[in-house]
Amino acid sequence: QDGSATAVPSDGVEYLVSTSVGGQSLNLDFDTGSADLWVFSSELPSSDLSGHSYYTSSDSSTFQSLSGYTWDISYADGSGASGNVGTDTVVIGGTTVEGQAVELAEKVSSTFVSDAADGLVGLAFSSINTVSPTPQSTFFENAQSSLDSPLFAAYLPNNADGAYDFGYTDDSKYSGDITYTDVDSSNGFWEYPSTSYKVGSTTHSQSGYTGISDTGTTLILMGDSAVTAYYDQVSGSSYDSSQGGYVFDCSADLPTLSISIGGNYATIPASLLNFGTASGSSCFGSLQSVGSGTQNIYGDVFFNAFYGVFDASGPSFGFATV
Ligand SMILES: N#Cc1c(N)n[nH]c1N1CCCC1
Repeated sequence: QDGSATAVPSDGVEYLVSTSVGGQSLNLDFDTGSADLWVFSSELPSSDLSGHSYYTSSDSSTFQSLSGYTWDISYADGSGASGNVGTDTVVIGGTTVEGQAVELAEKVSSTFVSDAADGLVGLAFSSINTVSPTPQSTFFENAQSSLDSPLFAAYLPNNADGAYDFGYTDDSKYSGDITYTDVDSSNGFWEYPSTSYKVGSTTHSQSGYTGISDTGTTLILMGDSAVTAYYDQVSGSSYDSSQGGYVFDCSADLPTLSISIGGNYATIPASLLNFGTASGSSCFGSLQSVGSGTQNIYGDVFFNAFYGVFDASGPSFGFATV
């Protein structure tokens, strides 16, 4: 059934959603850029559990083990986790899935130990789920048949509580129309052509580029030509390796950045392009380099400005001004 779950901003880097797994409440990071639902579990070393809620399968009357099934995920930022697998009842807002594959962590990388999330809910396509020997469906894929519409939406306003809506779009969370574009899910992502951008009012092409809508990434990550074109318009900006990205004086006058989503521009306001203080009077840019490749990653900063609709019929991705 349809429902909405509150997404709470955490440390400015992610939004966490209180989720029930086998009746146990965990604060999970919803990630449209990956497809594994995994949780901190009692199988981890106890030293990894401090500060975290965790799942204990033996405390759940509805847990069923998937004997011999394992998972092992590595993320682009170098973090990772691995463990074994079972199924249990997962409740998010008003939406319940029985028999959801739940990936229990036996190992997590250090970044997860120090991060506030108690695990992740992957909302990309199950073609990139890491469970062996059989990839498992996501919570959304399993929930689809019980929803009025086969879609979910992300509402992630800057520094304020947001929400994930399942089965419907909530027109109190956006203004104007939702603009949709076809999604190419062949790489497992909510991916679409993104072949141009604007720095302020100046248009640049980035032929052959795509973009993905990725709530598990904090910033806007684009190719080096776009990043250079943007910061060339920010006087005094520079790449600071000690901060790990482009910085500028906090008083700098920033241009807007418009990204093309299947040919329609989404304009990120200048205020959102200053991610905040790096050190002293220098501020960190919300636009940073994706590194190599031609796949841009549009993360939470995008969703600070736009309500994002992930529609499995098509599939398609829609955005509307928050
Ligand atoms: N890197 C990375 C990444 C991404 N592109 N989407 N989600 C990610 N993570 C989720 C938890 C850690 C990293």
